[in-house]
Amino acid sequence: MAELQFFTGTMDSGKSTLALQTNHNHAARGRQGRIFTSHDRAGAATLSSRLGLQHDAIEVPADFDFWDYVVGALTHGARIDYLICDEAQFYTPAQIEQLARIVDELQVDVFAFGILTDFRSVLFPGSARLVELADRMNVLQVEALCWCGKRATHNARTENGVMVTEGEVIVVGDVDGAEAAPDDATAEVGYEVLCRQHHRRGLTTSRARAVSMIGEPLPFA
Ligand SMILES: Nc1ncnc2c1ncn2[C@@H]1O[C@H](COP(=O)(O)OP(=O)(O)O)[C@@H](O)[C@H]1O
Ligand SMILES: Cc1cn([C@H]2C[C@H](O)[C@@H](COP(=O)(O)O)O2)c(=O)[nH]c1=O
Repeated sequence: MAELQFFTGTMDSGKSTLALQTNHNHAARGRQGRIFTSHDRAGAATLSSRLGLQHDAIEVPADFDFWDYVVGALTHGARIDYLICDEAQFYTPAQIEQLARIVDELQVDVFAFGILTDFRSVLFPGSARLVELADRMNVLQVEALCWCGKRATHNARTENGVMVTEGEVIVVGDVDGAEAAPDDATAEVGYEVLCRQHHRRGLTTSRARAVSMIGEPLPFA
């Protein structure tokens, strides 16, 4: 039976690497797949991992129809056994429903990879639909860590190292860059993974470092 599987974890937890490994393992056994992504850091129509691997992919804009694509390909004689879907948090709920229909009615396996929540700790609509529809949900085994050493569970957006809580939901970026100098007007938006407590408190690496340098004694209880 084909399945819709959702692999999730924070940014930098190895999802794109696993997407490429999954494709490699299935292709090595002669299965025919298609690779999709949306807004990858490496540019359009590319699935890239921080380990240095990348692969051509089909870019998924908001008006892309997975059902039409797969049915069209099968009708023209192509064979499709599985789909790899990276950055699935950016897909629309309707696109996730198309993926579920492809699994159920065409018996094509779908492996979707993406983060659950945005920089405000709100579920991405595409990820929410995946949680609702997936046959299996898998949390990445490699733990990304908060600066305090706890497991990172949240994605913070930073400007000059300071966590922000307002802005566009989609801003492509990386976990590097959160260390820019506080007065660097040219610094770009960055991301940092944090544990829930430090995300709630907006305590990023550079803020924690600044606070500890002030050297104020901790208040008595
Ligand atoms: N230089 C490195 N050496 C070993 N592992 C690395 C290195 N750089 C990145 N990684 C691994 O790659 C992971 C990020 O992989 P990636 O697939 O790009 O993550 P995601 O798609 O979840 O954002 C990191 O968690 C880390 O385990
Ligand atoms: C939290 C958050 C992230 N993004 C972007 C930043 C990256 O380009 C991707 C996540 O990619 P990764 O392979 O999982 O590191 O998503 C965003 O647009 N909005 C957000 O709130």
